[in-house]
Amino acid sequence: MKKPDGKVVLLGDMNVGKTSLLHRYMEKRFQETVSTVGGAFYLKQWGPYNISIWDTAGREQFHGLGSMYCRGAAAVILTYDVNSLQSLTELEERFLALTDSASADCIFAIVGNKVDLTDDCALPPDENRPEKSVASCSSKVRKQVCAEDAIALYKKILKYKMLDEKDVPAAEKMCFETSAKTGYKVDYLFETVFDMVVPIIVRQKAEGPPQTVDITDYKPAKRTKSGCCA
Ligand SMILES: Nc1nc2c(ncn2[C@@H]2O[C@H](COP(=O)(O)OP(=O)(O)OP(=O)(O)O)[C@@H](O)[C@H]2O)c(=O)[nH]1
Ligand SMILES: [Mg+2]
Repeated sequence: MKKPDGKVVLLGDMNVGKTSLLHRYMEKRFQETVSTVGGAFYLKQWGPYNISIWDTAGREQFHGLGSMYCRGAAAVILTYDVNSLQSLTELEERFLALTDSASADCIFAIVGNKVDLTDDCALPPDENRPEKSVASCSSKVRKQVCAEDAIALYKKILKYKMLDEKDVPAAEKMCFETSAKTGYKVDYLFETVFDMVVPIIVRQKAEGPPQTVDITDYKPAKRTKSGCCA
């Protein structure tokens, strides 16, 4: 198997649709999933680069693994469910700290999934959009998390990372709403992120592997009878 050149990690609470988003992008279909155990990854060829995309488990019991998956990540996709404010709050409270092990210039995307379950009846009337009948909205729920909430979280992340807004992609560009079920904006999400990680991959490759010392390789110098002057 070819060694990946860069890494993208999906993080977020259980049930928000991380696995479904990856299936939709990689296999172009929506299928029933089982809750992820540990983590799994796909490889995606992007131009000359091989990008690994890691799907992680949102379940609390696997939380400890998250920072391991994030190690050296060029991008982290923080995923929530637009119908669950709690899933957005969890990103800040439970998942953000896991990204401490990511690359220093890691890209952050915030993704609100399951928009197919919401109506847009809450939006103000638009002259260009025909009025929807109440009936067409009745089976859908009002979105619990609006785009502004995601943008506010993105700004908090910049603060947490001590990054200046002018040095990173704009919040509006990095907050997405998707539906793994219908495929809405799924390709756009992944492809935007891949385009952004290419410069990070180029830099990581130019710098070579991280300079770490493996202490298991350490062998104390043998003492000779004649001591240091031998
Ligand atoms: N309607 C709708 N359902 C979705 C969507 N994405 C995922 N689901 C459903 O939500 C449930 C959870 O999806 P998963 O992709 O397994 O969620 P996950 O984030 O990977 O969950 P963990 O692996 O437990 O962390 C499944 O029943 C999916 O079919 C979506 O865009 N729309
Ligand atoms: Mg999963």
